[in-house]
Amino acid sequence: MIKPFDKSHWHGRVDVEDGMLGKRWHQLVKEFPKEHQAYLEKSVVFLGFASDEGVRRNKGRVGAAKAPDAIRKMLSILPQQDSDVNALYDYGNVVCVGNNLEEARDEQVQILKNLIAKKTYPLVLGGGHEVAYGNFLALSDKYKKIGIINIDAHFDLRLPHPDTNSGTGFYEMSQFCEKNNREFNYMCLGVQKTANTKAIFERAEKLGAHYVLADQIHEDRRAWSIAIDAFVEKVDAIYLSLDMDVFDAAYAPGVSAPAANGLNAFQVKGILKHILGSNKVRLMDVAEYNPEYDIDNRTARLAAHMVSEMVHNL
Ligand SMILES: N=CN[C@@H](CCC(=O)O)C(=O)O
Ligand SMILES: [Mn+2]
Ligand SMILES: [Mn+2]
Repeated sequence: MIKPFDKSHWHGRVDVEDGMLGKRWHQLVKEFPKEHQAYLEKSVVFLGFASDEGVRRNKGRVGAAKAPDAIRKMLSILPQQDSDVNALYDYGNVVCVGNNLEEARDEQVQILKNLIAKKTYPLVLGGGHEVAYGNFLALSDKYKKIGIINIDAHFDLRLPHPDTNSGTGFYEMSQFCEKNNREFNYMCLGVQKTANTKAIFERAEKLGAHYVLADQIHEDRRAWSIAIDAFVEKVDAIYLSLDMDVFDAAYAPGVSAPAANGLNAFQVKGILKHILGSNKVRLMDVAEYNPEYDIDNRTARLAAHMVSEMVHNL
């Protein structure tokens, strides 16, 4: 089900005394013009994916369905910054009704294909990480050689057993690539040894996944920058996914599956900036924020901060 743009999610303080220089995102973000026929180049379009059905199926803590609107609330109050982006639009939410994740995904893919055709940059606000597979499918319609970069404590390479869920998305992408005779170019950054079983590590090896452990990122900045450069060079477009559980649970308590020893905001911003510097990123998402477990909107603020980094480094 599509829940259209709702202006009430974009509100906050207004600093009239500062005129144009006092503007915040809630004064900038506009409803996506669905009837507009021409390209909307260099504009960012937010699409919410209000689902935690994938998390439920993955035996996790539900609540992420409320994340898109909670992130919008924190984005609303961000001050305007200088940017190369022409416009910020909000499409509204795809809502997963009941357990009908597959139907929601179909809607997600159709909308995103259209946004990509209009040359916009979709930025999808999850939802559980079941948001990932639909994002990839939409992008794979236009680009053949996609680099998939997932910043996540988990590989999300689980077998759908029996169904698609929040932990299977990147495995499903590998199967899609195999069926369609495409390379599976997958890189996972921030992986925790304590958050993935041996079975998953083995599968990652078998599928040729590139990965950098959170420990390696803590130890040495160059561990990831060299790996990213080599990875990015061989692809035409990048799908960039940020799972909020890559952050340490102290910074991001509001996630479905918190991780210890996670990254901090500065580390993740450095990684985002580096990837976006390739100019190959075509679609992004933020997944797994779960307002039910947040403390004083700490995780929502962090998610909004990361969205701002994504937008301003495009
Ligand atoms: N999105 C992925 N989530 C993790 C959840 C792990 C957990 O619940 O402990 C995964 O499947 O590996
Ligand atoms: Mn994940
Ligand atoms: Mn994760």
